[in-house]
Amino acid sequence: MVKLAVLPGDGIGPEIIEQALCVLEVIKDKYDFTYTTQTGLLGGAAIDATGEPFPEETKELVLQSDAVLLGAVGGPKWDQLPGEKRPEKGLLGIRKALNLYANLRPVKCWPQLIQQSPLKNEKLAGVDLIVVRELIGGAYFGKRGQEAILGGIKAYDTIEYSTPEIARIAKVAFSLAGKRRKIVTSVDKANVLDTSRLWRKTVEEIAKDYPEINLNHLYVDNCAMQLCLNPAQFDIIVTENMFGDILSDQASVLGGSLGMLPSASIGEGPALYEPAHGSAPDIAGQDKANPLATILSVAMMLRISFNRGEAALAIEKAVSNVLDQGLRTGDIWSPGTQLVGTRAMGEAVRKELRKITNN
Ligand SMILES: NC(=O)C1=CN([C@@H]2O[C@H](COP(=O)(O)OP(=O)(O)OC[C@H]3O[C@@H](n4cnc5c(N)ncnc54)[C@H](O)[C@@H]3O)[C@@H](O)[C@H]2O)C=CC1
Ligand SMILES: CC(C)CC(=O)C(=O)O
Ligand SMILES: [Mg+2]
Repeated sequence: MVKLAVLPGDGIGPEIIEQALCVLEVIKDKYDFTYTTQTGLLGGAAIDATGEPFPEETKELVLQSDAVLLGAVGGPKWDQLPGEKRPEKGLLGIRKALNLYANLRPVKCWPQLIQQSPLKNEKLAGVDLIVVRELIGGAYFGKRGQEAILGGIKAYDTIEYSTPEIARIAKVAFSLAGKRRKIVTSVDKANVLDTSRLWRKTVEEIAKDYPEINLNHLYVDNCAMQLCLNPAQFDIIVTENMFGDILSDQASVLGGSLGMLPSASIGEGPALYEPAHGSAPDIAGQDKANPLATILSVAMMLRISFNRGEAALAIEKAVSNVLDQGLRTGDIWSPGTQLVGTRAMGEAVRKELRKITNN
């Protein structure tokens, strides 16, 4: 019996998680996926209940689980709290506690959504890439602080990376590329940053063990531009934490919307699955959020953590069928398609899934 830890979090988190869990219910019998869920607190919801963004109880829950399904954390209600107490600290805390060093964000072009893309370009059709983002190092985890100086305040964040940290994420990227188009683009800012120079040197060292992979390097600013200009060139993009955070939101647009981008965060223990987006406070509680990124994250969970590739494919097919029918949440809506809410979108996916799985 698989133990799933479920952390709905804040904002749209509970709404999208509800839909994702209902999808899981539909596939469990057909694919012999028996599981229990236990819900925990993270982020703002945890701060409100316990004073801590990542309470000890949640830590125990996730450490004892087989996988974690997470909604999103954060929101304006907690924006005035000091850095150490903010909801995002809970997210960083869980990533560190589970040693989730590899964040996989697969962006593929949904042909049904090309029409509404801001990039109306036939090149979008070839987009199928994965951002492999280092998740527990760099600026988000480095030494930071504020000091009074003459005339004001000085704040600083530091970026550190070690060769073992770079090597392990590079290995993830190369081995994934080996199963795909065999291209790795390593993204850094090695013309300026020491950490990036070490990144590039280490990635090149690791590349020697993967002679079949075609490695190239891009500076992050150029990569951002190339993602708009010629996105189909990319297969695997491997990069550090903050660059990967930014580039993956940007790349999500190639797939139709941030609301379509799932993610898996992997270490040696239980993996964590969450949409790439945040808690979207602007649409929270209004039945407007796109639940598909979270539903697709469940598909990633079934494939990666539980070897249920067929179940994952069935979910992906159900999502595709629903898009074929023209159903759209606001973020992917375009004239001629039908606007639906979070719940209706989830229900439509389940209906398709029942057809696909004959139950
Ligand atoms: N993994 C996480 O829990 C993350 C949390 N955050 C937190 O979320 C809060 C809001 O941050 P933002 O910068 O606004 O990023 P966001 O990703 O929450 O929202 C950015 C924009 O995308 C839209 N959007 C996001 N997800 C959507 C969905 N599923 N369906 C339809 N539209 C969607 C939002 O309405 C908003 O206009 C902040 O507190 C931030 O710290 C941000 C990113 C990741
Ligand atoms: C707290 C942030 C690092 C979350 C985020 O934006 C992300 O992981 O994409
Ligand atoms: Mg982000």
